[in-house]
Parts: sequence; C-alpha cells; structure tokens
Amino acid sequence: MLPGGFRFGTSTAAYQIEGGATEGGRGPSIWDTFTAEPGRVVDGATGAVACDHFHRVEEDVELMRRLGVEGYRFSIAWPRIQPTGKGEVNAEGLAFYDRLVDTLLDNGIQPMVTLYHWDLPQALEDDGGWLNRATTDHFQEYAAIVGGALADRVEHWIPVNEPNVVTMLGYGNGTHAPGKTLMFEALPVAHHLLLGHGKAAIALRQAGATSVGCANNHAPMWPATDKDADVGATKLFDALWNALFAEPMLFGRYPADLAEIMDMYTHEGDMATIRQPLDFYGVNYYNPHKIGMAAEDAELPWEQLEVLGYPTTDFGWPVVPDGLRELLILMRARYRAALPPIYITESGCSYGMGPDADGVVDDQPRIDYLDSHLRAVAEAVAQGVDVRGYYTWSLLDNFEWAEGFTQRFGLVHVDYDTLVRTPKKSFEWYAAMVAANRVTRR
Ligand SMILES: O=C(O)[C@H](O)[C@@H](O)[C@H](O)[C@H](O)CO
Repeated sequence: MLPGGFRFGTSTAAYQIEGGATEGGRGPSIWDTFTAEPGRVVDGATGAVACDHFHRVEEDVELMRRLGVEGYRFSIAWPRIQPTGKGEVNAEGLAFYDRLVDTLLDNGIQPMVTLYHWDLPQALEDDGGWLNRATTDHFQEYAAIVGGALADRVEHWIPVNEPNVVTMLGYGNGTHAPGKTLMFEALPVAHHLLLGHGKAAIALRQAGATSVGCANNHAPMWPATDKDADVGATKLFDALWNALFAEPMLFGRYPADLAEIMDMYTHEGDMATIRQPLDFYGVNYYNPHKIGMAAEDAELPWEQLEVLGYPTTDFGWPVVPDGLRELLILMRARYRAALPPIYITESGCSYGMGPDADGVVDDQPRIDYLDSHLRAVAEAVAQGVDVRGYYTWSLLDNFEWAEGFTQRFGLVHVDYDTLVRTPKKSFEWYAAMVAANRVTRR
C-alpha cells in the first residue's frame, strides 16, 4: 500500500519527443550532430521530428489529464533557450515552456523540470563541452534564465539527468553524443556535471525555486561470483556508477576508491558547491547489473554480464522488480540521514507492441512490469524508505537515443509517420491505478 500523498507521474525528455529541431529559434545540439553521422543510431533515426510534441503540447497534456497523473517530468532544451549555450536568450524558446507549464497547471498537473537531459548546445561542445570547466558557468547562467522565467510555477527542479550515463556513454565509450571514447579520461566530465549541478541549484534557489533535487541512474550491482576478482570489479563499477555521483551530492566528498583521481579535477571550494541541500533525491531505476572481472587485455577492468533467470524486455533488459526494493533499502543504509525523500523519476520498460486490427495496443507485459515495480516501492516504503512518488518512463514512445525508434517505452503508442497517438492498455491500467489510489488515500 503506498502512502498518502504519493505522487503518480510520467516522464519525458526534450530531444526524445519535441522535434521542431530547427524551429522557434532553436540552435543545434550535440544530438543533432551525432544523429546526422551515419551508423550512430541503429535505425538512422534522429530527433528532428520525434513525436512532434513541439506542435502538439495541448494534445499531449490532454493525454496526461486523462491519465490522471499529478506530476509530469520533462526537460528543457538548452539550445532552445540559448542557441549557442551562452549570452543571448531566445524569447520564443522561453515562451514555449511558459505555455507548456501553464497548460499543465491548468490541468492540475505539477511540473518537474529537468534543465539538462543530454542535448548540450553544439557551440559549447565545440569549446570542449563538459570536459571544459567553463561549461559549468554557462550552465549556471542558463539555470538562472530558466529559473527566472518559471520558478514561480514549477514544483520540482532537476539540474542534470543521469550524469553517469553522460560521462560513460557520451565521453567514455562514445555510444551517445558527443561520441567521445576517452574511457577513464572522461572523469573530468563527471566532476564538471556535478559542479554544474551545484551551480545550477544555487541559481535556481536564487530565482525562487523551492524544491531542487537530482535524477541519478542507480542500480544494485551483483558480482558474477564470490571470487575476489569479481567482487573487486563489482566494487569498482559500483563506485563509478552509483557512489561517484551520490556521495558528492549527499556527503560533499568522492568515494574513497576514486578520491585520489577525482582530486585532480577538483578546485578549492568545488565540493561545497556540489553539495547543495537537496529537497528530494530522484532515482532512475531499470535493472540490476551483473559484473565480473574482465580479461587481462580488456580495455576496462570490469565486464557487464547477462542477468539470467529473469524475463527480459524487448530491449533485452532483465525484469527485476525486487531489484528496485533492494536498491532503495541499500540507499537508505548507505546514505541514512543525508538522503532526502526519494522520487522514482524514471522506471519503465520497452515492449514493441503496436495497434492490432481494431487499433488496440495490448501491452500486458508493461502492465505487469509497472504493477510489480510499484509493489516493490510499496515494500520498500513498508520497510521505512521515504519514497514520495513514481514517474514512469515514458508517456509517449519516443526517440531512444542510439536505439532510435526501435525501442518503445511509452504508455502511448506513437506512429512516427502520421504522429498519431494511441493510448495502450497500460495507459488505461495506469489511469485506473492512479484513480484507485487517489480514492483509497482520501
Ligand atoms: O535513463 C535514461 O537513459 C534516460 O533518462 C532516458 O532518456 C531513456 O530514454 C530511458 O531511460 C530509457 O532508456
């Protein structure tokens, strides 16, 4: 049973749904550049149109009204606000999000806004992107602009989405934009994203924001065996994926195993800047990882292994609802009083079902997934973890980064040719679940 006032929501991100990539004064982002390079995206897709949300705000908010959610997490495209990432502000861009926020509030839906969900203005990447410490100052300026325009109406703020994914996939192994393959040389990016988080949190509060948090991708790490080598490799990957971002935000220090190397990029006062008080801690959860020691000649000392014995989604990801309960219990044990209330800012699954002859999208596996993960949250709450809400990924099928349109995470099916939206069976289930919970909580 979920606690009173538990928030049910849904999440998206700008580059994955908006489209309108060259409209409304928007400048190019690293994902526009990356997707234009052949072979970067499995189906050659780009976010140039995506779900065309840029022209369908009212329609999509109406879907959320029907869904009955009380919260909607979305991101703001930095290049739509500052086409070159610094200086001049694009009023048309601000007006777009102003209208979106007002439309949500008119429909009883509270905005949760992410400032950075991976679409860095290309002009900043040309100057080094997140490898360049100066980007953290531009990010602070951008946060002040957006906060100044929207802080009077936005409930929750998230400066950076999943800094670990940006560091490892964007700058470490190059499978995401900007496509750099720096491996461990990507670690300055982690420091600058954390510094950017802190500086943006300061700017948002100065602009009147009353609730600032984060959205970190976390996962339980399961060693392949209890051999020292596998346990050691797991400990290292756990530090890099989980602790490297949580501990600076919550404790103002880097995890012991990584402190020496991160110290190289840390200037006087940086850790205090990073450790801004958080009103909530956003957790993006998908599945546990199984880790083993890699071969001697491998580039990285760990290898990710298949988590066997569980059903998998169409993305090949294992479905492990108890992993979410385990993670929440682990985080409370690790971070204790430093951990503010938690929101599940992303949780969801990819299944490719489309409309049948009658136009029905029967995605029962998604219903089972959401139901089992919400039960896992309820169990963690029953064991004393303070979880305040669950924002499912995602409202709409959308552009799944390097997987393009091949992976569908939405409660709503999107036909990428006609842009027709078709609520799936899971949409109806989620709406009924939200309504039922609202009744029992009264
Ligand atoms: O967690 C992430 O990687 C991102 O925040 C989302 O943008 C993804 O689309 C989603 O998670 C499915 O992979």
